[in-house]
Amino acid sequence: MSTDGLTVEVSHLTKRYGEITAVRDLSFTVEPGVITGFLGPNGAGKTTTMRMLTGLVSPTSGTATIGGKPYKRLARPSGTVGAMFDANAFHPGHTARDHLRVYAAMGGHPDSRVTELLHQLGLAEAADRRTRGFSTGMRQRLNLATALLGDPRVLLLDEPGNGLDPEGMAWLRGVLRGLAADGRTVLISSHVLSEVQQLVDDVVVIRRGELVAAGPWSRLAGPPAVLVTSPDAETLAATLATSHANAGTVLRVDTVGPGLLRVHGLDAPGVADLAAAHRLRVHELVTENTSLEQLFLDLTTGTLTNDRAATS
Ligand SMILES: Nc1ncnc2c1ncn2[C@@H]1O[C@H](COP(=O)(O)OP(=O)(O)OP(=O)(O)O)[C@@H](O)[C@H]1O
Repeated sequence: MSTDGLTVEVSHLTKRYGEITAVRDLSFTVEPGVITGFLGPNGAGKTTTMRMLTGLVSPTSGTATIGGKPYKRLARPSGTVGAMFDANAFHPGHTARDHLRVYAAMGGHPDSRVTELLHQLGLAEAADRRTRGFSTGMRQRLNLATALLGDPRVLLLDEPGNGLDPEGMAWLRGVLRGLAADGRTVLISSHVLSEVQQLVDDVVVIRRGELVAAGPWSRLAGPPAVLVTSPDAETLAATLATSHANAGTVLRVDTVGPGLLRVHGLDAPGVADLAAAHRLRVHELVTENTSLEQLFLDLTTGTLTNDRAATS
């Protein structure tokens, strides 16, 4: 891993458009060497924040810095930060190669980089086709290639997974993993949690321009719980407790209602196997959302109350 990782820092950032406060007193950091998901429902303020990080929008107050400096004060902005905003911002008559050449010239990057990226991002065969016929997946690849022209240490990608099929997502995961493993700082926004959950190490969640949660995915997501419906619930609870006490593992069983248990610390197959071994009846097993999934569901359905919100 390279040692020249750059931290992205947003500190007390606010952006107002007249009556609308798009971003409100927002603070978080994005570390190098990992992929950070920037999550929030539509209109939460993700794009506005990323635009402030790239100097495209001026903050009303607060700061947005890259390696300690605002974008406009970086010595080589396009060689330090690669950003991608709109997957459709191509001249329809340009080929992929034309498009990259224009941006390479603007950023002062060599033409050889264009050929290199066309290969690296799987666009070599489509290089001389006009972008008007490009699929969403090809557009996302071309956008990422554009962001990578200056071989930047920091990548700010707005909805890079938007419109990708599972194969495209797997490809994106591989590319971003490689970039992060090389010590780069990778921030990707999304309004769909499930889209990025296999992709990100850390998350920053915002709603209505404000921070809701931030930290490593593993800590925020928490282990899933299993909801068990059983006419033998009482015996099953006691059996689960005894067997795990004997095995020395941590397990918690809560009685939710008559015939209904919530088990923490054992997955659904584990509960089913144990019940079968003791000839106890199980009518239903449901793996519950992780706390992050539940939090995001509450955010998008607007049922979040302040005391449910957790920030680190
Ligand atoms: N130039 C602008 N003028 C006025 N209001 C704006 C402007 N840009 C953004 N907004 C408003 O600021 C809020 C945040 O928008 P933003 O695009 O940053 O959200 P987002 O999280 O990126 O949403 P999405 O997932 O839909 O892209 C929205 O209410 C939006 O309408």
